Amino acid sequence: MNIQLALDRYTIEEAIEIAKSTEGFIDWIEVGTSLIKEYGMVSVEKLKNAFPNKVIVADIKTIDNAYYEFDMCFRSGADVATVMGVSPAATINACIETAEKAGKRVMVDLLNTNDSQQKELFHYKQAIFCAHVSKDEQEIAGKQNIVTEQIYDPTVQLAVAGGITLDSIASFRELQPNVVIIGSAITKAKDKRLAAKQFKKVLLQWNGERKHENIR
Ligand SMILES: O=C([C@H](O)CO)[C@H](O)[C@H](O)COP(=O)(O)O
Repeated sequence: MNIQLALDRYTIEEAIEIAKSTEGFIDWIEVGTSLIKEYGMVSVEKLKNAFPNKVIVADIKTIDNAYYEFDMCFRSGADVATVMGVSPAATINACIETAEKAGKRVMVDLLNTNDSQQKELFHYKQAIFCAHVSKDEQEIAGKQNIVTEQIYDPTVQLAVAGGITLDSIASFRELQPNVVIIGSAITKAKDKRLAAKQFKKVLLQWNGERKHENIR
């Protein structure tokens, strides 16, 4: 299980600084949507240059123009790029194709997808699926990340995201996702290094509890 540190609403320099202070306890680094929108691909390039050995996720949240956007992310050093699951099938296919050509990976954001859309999407076994509760749903509607039955498909590579804290992470214990995406609970913590260390401790304990290996 990997910790993906989500870096949002910072300057590139601040983002690098935060990632450096938590480096020993995080596995993947997400160049957040806000960084990409504010600074463009330079944010992806700079994060990859600063952390060449980490998996860099460009959270571009593509919904159209997939060949162009995914190619741009991968050329800038991203190892994984994100596409919205609500996109047309043509867009998802273009993302998968572009990633395969580049030897990179796709994360499909399941935000606002229904059960039947998820069922269709889960045919893409090479993709990672992110069960995501958005900032607005958290802040405006008070929604929390809830694990649905369907998400328990053991053949699916899974990530979880959206307001995950040291208190709420326990709800994912049984699910054992491949990637746990954490933003504010680390980036806004007084002691970011300690917060990252505490999350890592939980995931290491879960790894020890695994009874059998699956593709996750
Ligand atoms: O994807 C994200 C969100 O849509 C903002 O762009 C965040 O990376 C994700 O939600 C993790 O951040 P926290 O919710 O602060 O943990």
